[in-house]
Amino acid sequence: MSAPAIRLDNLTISYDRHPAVHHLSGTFQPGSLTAIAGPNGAGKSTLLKAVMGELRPAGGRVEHRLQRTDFGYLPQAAEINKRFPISVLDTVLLGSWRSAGAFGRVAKQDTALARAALVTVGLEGFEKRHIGSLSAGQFQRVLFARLLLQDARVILLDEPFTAIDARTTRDLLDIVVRWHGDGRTVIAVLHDFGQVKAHFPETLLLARRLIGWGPTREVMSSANLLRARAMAERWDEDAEACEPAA
Ligand SMILES: Nc1ncnc2c1ncn2[C@@H]1O[C@H](COP(=O)(O)OP(=O)(O)OP(=O)(O)O)[C@@H](O)[C@H]1O
Repeated sequence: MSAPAIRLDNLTISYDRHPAVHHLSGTFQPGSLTAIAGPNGAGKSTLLKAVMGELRPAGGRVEHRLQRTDFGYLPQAAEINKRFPISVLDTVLLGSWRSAGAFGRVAKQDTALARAALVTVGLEGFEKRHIGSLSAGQFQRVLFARLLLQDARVILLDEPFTAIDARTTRDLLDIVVRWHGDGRTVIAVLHDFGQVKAHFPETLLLARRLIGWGPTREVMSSANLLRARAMAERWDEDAEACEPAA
C-alpha cells in the first residue's frame, strides 16, 4: 500500500478573494507521516481540504496521481453532525463505499470488516448504539474505525486528538503509526507540539505562508515558532491580496 507524492506548486487558496494560504510549495513524500502545525487561522484545515480537492486553488496547483477516493478524511469534530440518526455500525460502514454492492447493499464481508474495525478501536459491543449517545472520545474511535474500513492510500486528519483523553489518544496514535507502517501517506493537523515531536517525523509549519517543512526537529525550532506567532499577530483578515513576505 504505497501512495504517490503530493506536490504543492505555489499554491494559494482563498475564500471570497481573501487568501487563507499563500504561495505554498513543497512535497508530501510517498508514505510520509507529516504534522501540519501553526496558530489558529493559519490555514491548516484549508490546506487539507485543498490537498484532497475539496477546495480549488485561487493560484498554483496541487499535483498528484490520486483519485478523490484515494483520500480518507477525518474532519474537525465541530464539522460533524452527531444528531444524524444512524448507528455506530452503519457509520463505520459508510467507509466501505468502495466495495458496497449495487443499490447500496452492503456485503456481508464488509459488515464483518466493520465489526473487526470496531474491535480494533476498542468499541466491541457498541454496534447498535446511536452515534448521538457517544462521548467525544468514543465517537472519535468510531471515525477511526470508518477510516480503517475505507483503507485509503492517503489519510488526512484534522485535529484528531483535540478533547480526547490520554488513553484514547494513545490508542488512536497506534493506529496512525500502523497506517504509516503500511506505507500510506498520513497528514495530521495538530496543536499539541509534544505529540508532533514524539510521533511525527515531518512537520509543515504554516502561518498562511510556509514557515518550514521538513524533519520535525528542524522545523519546530524556537525561531520558527516565534516567526509563526509574529506573522499571526500581523494578519489582516480582510486583505484581498497576499501580503508581502516577512
Ligand atoms: N468557509 C470559509 N469561508 C470564509 N473564510 C473561511 C472559511 N473557512 C476558513 N476561513 C478563514 O480562512 C482562514 C484559515 O482558516 P482555517 O480553518 O484553515 O485555519 P486553521 O489553521 O485550520 O485554524 P484553527 O487552528 O483555528 O482550526 C481563517 O481566517 C478563517 O476565518
